[in-house]
Amino acid sequence: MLQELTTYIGDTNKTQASLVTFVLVLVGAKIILDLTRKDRTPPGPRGVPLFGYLPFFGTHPHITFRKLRQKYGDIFKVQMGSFPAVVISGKELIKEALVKKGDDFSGRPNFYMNTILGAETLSFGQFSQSFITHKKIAYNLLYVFANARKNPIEDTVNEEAKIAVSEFNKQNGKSFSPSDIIYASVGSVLFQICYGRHTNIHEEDETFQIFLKNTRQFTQFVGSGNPVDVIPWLRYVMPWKVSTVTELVHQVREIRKQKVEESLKTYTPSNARHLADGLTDVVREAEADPSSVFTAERIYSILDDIVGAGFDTLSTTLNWALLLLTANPTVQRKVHAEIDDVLGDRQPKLDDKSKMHYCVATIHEVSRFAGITPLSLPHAAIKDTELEGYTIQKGTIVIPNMYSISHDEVLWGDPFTFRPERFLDADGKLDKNITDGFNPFSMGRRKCVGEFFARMELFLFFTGILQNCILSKPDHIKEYSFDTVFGLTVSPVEYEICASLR
Ligand code: HEM
Repeated sequence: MLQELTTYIGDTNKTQASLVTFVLVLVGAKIILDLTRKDRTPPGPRGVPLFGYLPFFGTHPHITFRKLRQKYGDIFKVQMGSFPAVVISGKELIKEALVKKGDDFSGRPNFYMNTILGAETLSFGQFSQSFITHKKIAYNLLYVFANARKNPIEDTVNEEAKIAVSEFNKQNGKSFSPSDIIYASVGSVLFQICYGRHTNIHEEDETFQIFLKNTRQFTQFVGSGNPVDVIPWLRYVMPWKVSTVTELVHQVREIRKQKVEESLKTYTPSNARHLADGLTDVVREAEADPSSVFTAERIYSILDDIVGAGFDTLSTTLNWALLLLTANPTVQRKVHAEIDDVLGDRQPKLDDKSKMHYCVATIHEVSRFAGITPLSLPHAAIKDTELEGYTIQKGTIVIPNMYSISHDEVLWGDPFTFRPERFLDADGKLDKNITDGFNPFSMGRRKCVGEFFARMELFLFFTGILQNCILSKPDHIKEYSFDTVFGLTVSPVEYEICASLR
């Protein structure tokens, strides 16, 4: 018995000693691994437990990031709630990430919103082979429309610019805020491009009014930020943040479904009257192809993406244009002079763009100065990869700091001055080297699918409105403030102008 006990104790001691040795070897190995590990995490500020650096983002994160860049450099790490994120600044590094290493950084973060929108939307869907085809469908369709012989974009925007001018004129020279008028006109163009022309959409189409209201609510709600996106457990604390957005998404989709159903009643194949018809052609092709991975819902959801991504961006840019031209009468005079010279009294056409260098330079400068998408849309690393010698792990959010390009002092000299001439050469022609210097539509795999469409629309609206109006600062305003509201896009704080007919 004693013998057995001694053997047992001896065995136990041996077992314990082996265990201790095993643990020590593990700890030692871990220390050596850590010391020799090639992983390097970008530097960055510390945050607080659970929320990370989110509470310090402030009301204007791009301004906070500008300061952090001075301390930490072109790439730094910030914890966004449950997600690690890196902010990348400077033209070269952003290009490196989004273009040269585009395949690594073309994902979208797994935000909670994606579980509501569904994983297959164009703007928030994950990067994959089928995403590339999805984007091509949207691009090709927009391209066909934009280049149609009888261009529906040209006619529709010219008509809406006239309506906006007549709304301005109804103010009888008194000061007013133009933002609602611009919003309705831009919405009307998108709605008609998607679902067909309407002679008096503003007054007679009830669905259009509901569409305007729903889209505005959606933009305001999403624009005010949804913490559930980055801290998913907050959905148990703030369930309304999920239910409200789910309801708004549902409403926006219902209108699209209703309009698509209406258009199907009079649809004839290969005779697209609008984008919904064009997409029906694609749906029919996909249905006839057993290897296609595209459902009708995924194809038609392109309409939601076009409205979702095109509405707020275009109306905010035009809003900035009106403010900046009112605040800068010399620029406005030069714009008027070029319009009189090239257009006279006739309506603008897209072909005029190549002759109207000053107007186009002014639109570039509005986009640069306003920087409405200063942080683009967030990207995500789709695999473990490297940038600037730092390890970026799969799933890390990647924030392209576009503001660091639009307001780069080395690139522009005086980035906080509104000066369209910076885009012109000595002969007053657009300087392509400079226009290429900044692209507010981003770059690489996820760049804006509506860039050319947006550029057309901005040109036609801008020249159409300015051709017929003189904008001036109301007497009660001493000087305009260029303060901004950071939301889905960065917009100017509410402002007023006076407008008189030319
Ligand atoms: C002034 C107007 C506009 C600006 C400044 C703008 C800017 C942008 C930016 C910065 C992105 C994110 C790119 C990235 O993730 O790297 C984007 C994406 C997108 N834009 Fe635009 N956009 C504008 C107008 C439009 C219009 C009119 C449409 C549709 C006709 C549109 C459709 C889209 C879509 C579908 C995406 C998502 C692309 C993707 O995830 O791959 N945008 N846009």
